[in-house]
Amino acid sequence: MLSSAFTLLFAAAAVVGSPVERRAADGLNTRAVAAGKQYFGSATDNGELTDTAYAAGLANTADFGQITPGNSMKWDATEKSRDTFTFTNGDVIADLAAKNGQKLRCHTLVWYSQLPTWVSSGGFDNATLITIMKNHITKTVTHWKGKCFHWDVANEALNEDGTYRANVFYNTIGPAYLPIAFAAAAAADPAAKLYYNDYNIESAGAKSTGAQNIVKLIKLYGAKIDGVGLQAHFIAGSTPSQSAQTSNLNAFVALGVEVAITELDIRQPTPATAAMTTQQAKDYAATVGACKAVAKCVGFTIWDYTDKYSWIPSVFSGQGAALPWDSNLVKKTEVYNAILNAWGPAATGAATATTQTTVVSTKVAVVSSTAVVTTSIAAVATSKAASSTVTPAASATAVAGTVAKWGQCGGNAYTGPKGCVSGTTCTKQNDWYSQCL
Ligand SMILES: O[C@@H]1[C@@H](O)[C@H](O[C@@H]2CO[C@@H](O[C@@H]3CO[C@@H](O[C@@H]4CO[C@@H](O)[C@H](O)[C@H]4O)[C@H](O)[C@H]3O)[C@H](O)[C@H]2O)OC[C@H]1O
Repeated sequence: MLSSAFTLLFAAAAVVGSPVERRAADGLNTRAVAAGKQYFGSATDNGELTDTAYAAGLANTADFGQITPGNSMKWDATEKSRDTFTFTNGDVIADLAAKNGQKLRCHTLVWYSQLPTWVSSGGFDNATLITIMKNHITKTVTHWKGKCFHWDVANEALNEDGTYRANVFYNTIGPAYLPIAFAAAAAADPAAKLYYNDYNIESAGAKSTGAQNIVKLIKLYGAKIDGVGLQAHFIAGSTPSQSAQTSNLNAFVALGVEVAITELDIRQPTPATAAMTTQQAKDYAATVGACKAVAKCVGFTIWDYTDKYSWIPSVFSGQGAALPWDSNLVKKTEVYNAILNAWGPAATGAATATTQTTVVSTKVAVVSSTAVVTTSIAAVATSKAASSTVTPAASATAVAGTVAKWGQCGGNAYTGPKGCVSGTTCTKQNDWYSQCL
C-alpha cells in the first residue's frame, strides 16, 4: 500500500511537474546542499532499475543529487578479456544520472576484487602489467570523460594495519602502481576529481595513517589526487563518534585533499529491532555531523537507499536493515529524519521533508605533503616501482645487494617512493632511482 503510494507520488511528480514537485525541494540532498555540500547521493545497480517504484525514489533529486554505480564500472564489468571493453551497463547508469540531473561518482578503476582472473592470476611482468593497468584506466576514463565528476581510481589498497594489501598490482609493480594509476586517470579526464577510496579509515589509526601516506606518496610522484573516499560501512552501536570522524576527516584535509563519505550503510542484526534502529539513526547523524563540520567534506553517499537492494545480507550473514528505506521501499522515518536534521535546516522556502510521510499517505503533494617531485611518472612507468611500506620518507641506511623484488635491495625494505627493477644490482638502500636507472 505504502509502496504503491510511493510510486504514485514520484510518478506524478516526474510527469506533471506540478506545484507538488516544486514544493518537494526539501530532502536529504537539498538539506546537504543547504549545509554547503555538493550532493547527497546513493549507489544503485542495473538490475534494480527495472523496479519502477525504486527507480522513481532514486530519481527524486530532493533526496539524491548524485548516483554511483555499485558494480557496472568495475574491471570485471568493463574489461572481461584483455583489451575488449564493454561499457553498456555503466552507460545505463551514466545516462540515468544525466536524465535525472544527478552527479555521477564513478567506481572503481583499480581494485583487487571484482577483477577478472586474466588480471588477478598474475603472470605478467612489471612493464606488461603497467601497460595493462594504464590501458584499462585510459580507455575506461576516456569513455565516460566529462560524465564522471569523481572517479574512485584506487579502492582498498591497504591492510588493516596500514601496510599495503598484497594484490596483483602491488606484488608486480610495487606501490608505484598507485601514482601510475592516478596519473593515467588524470591524463584521460583532467576535469574529473580523482579519489583514493577505502573502508575502516573513518577514525584515527594505522589504516587511516596508511591512507594519508598514500595521498603523500601519490603527490610525491607528482601525480594528481583530489580526494579520499571514506566508505563508512558501519555497524549500529559500533561506529566512530562524530568528533573522532571529524578529526580524522581533518587529518586528510590537512594534506591538501577533499574528502567524501562514499558508501555509508549501518548494519544491525536482523530482524531489526526498534532499539537498534534508534541507535542506527544516531549513528547516521554522527557521520552526517562530521561531514557537515568539515568544509572540505564535499559529499555524502549511501550504499543504495533501500534494504531491498543492500549488499549487506549477502556478505554479512544475519545482518542487514542498514539503510534509511526498508525492504518495502518505505522510509524509516526515524533514520531519515535523523539524517535530515543532522544536516540542519531546509533552505528558505522549501517544503519540510519530515512531513512527507503524512503527505504520502494523503497523496496531497510533496512530493601536505609539499615535497618537491623530481621523478616523472613516465620514468617510473617504464623503469621503476618500489617500496614495501607506505611511508614515503626514506632513511639513508646503506645496504648493498641485488634487488630480489620490487623496491627491495638485499632483502631490505625500501621506504621511499622510488625503486628498482628486480635483478638490479644496487649499492645502498637510499637513492634507488640513480642506482637503478
Ligand atoms: O553488489 C555488490 C556491491 O554493492 C559491492 O560493492 C562494494 C561494497 O563495498 C566496498 O567493498 C567492501 C567494503 O567492506 C569490506 O568489508 C569490511 C570488512 O571490515 C569491516 O569492519 C567493515 O565493516 C566491512 O565493510 C568488504 O570486504 C569490501 O568488499 C566496495 O568499494 C564496493 O564496490 O561489491 C560486491 C557486489 O556484489
